[in-house]
Amino acid sequence: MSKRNLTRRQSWRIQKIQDERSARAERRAERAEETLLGGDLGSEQQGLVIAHFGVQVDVEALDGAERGQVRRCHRRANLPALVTGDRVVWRADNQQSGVIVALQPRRTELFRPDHRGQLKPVAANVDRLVIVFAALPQPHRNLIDRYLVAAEQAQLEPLLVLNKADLLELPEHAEIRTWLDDYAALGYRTLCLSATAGDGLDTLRRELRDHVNVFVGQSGVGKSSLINALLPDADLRVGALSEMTGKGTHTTTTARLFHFPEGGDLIDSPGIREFGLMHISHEDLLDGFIEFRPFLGHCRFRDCQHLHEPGCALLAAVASGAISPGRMNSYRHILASLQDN
Ligand SMILES: Nc1nc2c(ncn2[C@@H]2O[C@H](COP(=O)(O)OP(=O)(O)OP(=O)(O)O)[C@@H](O)[C@H]2O)c(=O)[nH]1
Ligand SMILES: [Zn+2]
Repeated sequence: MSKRNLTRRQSWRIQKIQDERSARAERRAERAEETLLGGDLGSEQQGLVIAHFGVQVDVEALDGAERGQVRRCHRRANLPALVTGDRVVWRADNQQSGVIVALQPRRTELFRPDHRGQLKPVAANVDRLVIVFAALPQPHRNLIDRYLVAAEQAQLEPLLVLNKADLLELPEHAEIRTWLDDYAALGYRTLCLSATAGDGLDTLRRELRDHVNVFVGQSGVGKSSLINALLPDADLRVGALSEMTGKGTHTTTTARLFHFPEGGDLIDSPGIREFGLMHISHEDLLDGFIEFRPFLGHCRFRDCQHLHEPGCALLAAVASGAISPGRMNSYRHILASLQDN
């Protein structure tokens, strides 16, 4: 036999020696890193990633004497890539920066395709998707429903915000308010307000408290107007965004975390605002229409597309009024768009 057969015990010993070697190498690398960073590091502290710039991230101290202050940090090489919203353990150095030594488990992750179409996390621990729409620009139910599907998929609680309430007084826009009622009837949180007139902003502030929020919606619905009204230090926000623009390639994906004065956080970037518009599977699409769920699996044909098949449980539910024709149309519209690409 040319190949040496190792006994289990021998392989175990070899593995153990290798493990010890790599652990020693890791400790050496850490010590070298600490020396490089200017000697002793402070004790371990909890932190929140509020922005990232390639290999560096801005970490806000969540405890200790520096609570609320921000340091630019490097991460240990053995850690995965970090995203805005990540909870981390970090140690300060004596040069106004620090090292991230651990990543806490993420409660949720928001993904976006990178330039090669690979899904990459862009934000962590978001739990609220604020879907903004308005009478103008003309809203599309299938777009709102698409965001709802994305929210279900990412396990974010959606909040439907109908902005520009002032325009609803015009008879041609009156019908839009009934959409909110439809969504409320499905069990979704809804809110009608006006960013410019200020109506309903206090309710919105209360809704955002205790959550990490992301705003999405068609261009022109008033996302920036709302965010500026909620973050009174608008200069700081505009400044932060233009700073990113200066950084070139990461402009569209670098997300920032902001604290609302009344509590709650916002994660925002041009890329984050597009969350929910990426490809979804047929299964996720169906599952994202929450009122469809009781009927799924009850069609005559296992591969039913719920379009015009005989014995379709969803079509029967539309006929009986359990599913609204508007939502069924949305489903069809989104399904067709999935099959087109
Ligand atoms: N009538 C009315 N107009 C509003 C209201 N809120 C915002 N607008 C106007 O709507 C327009 C678009 O608002 P933005 O805040 O830029 O919209 P946006 O969603 O951030 O758009 P993008 O930045 O393109 O994504 C602006 O002219 C606002 O002044 C509102 O409550 N009522
Ligand atoms: Zn069916």
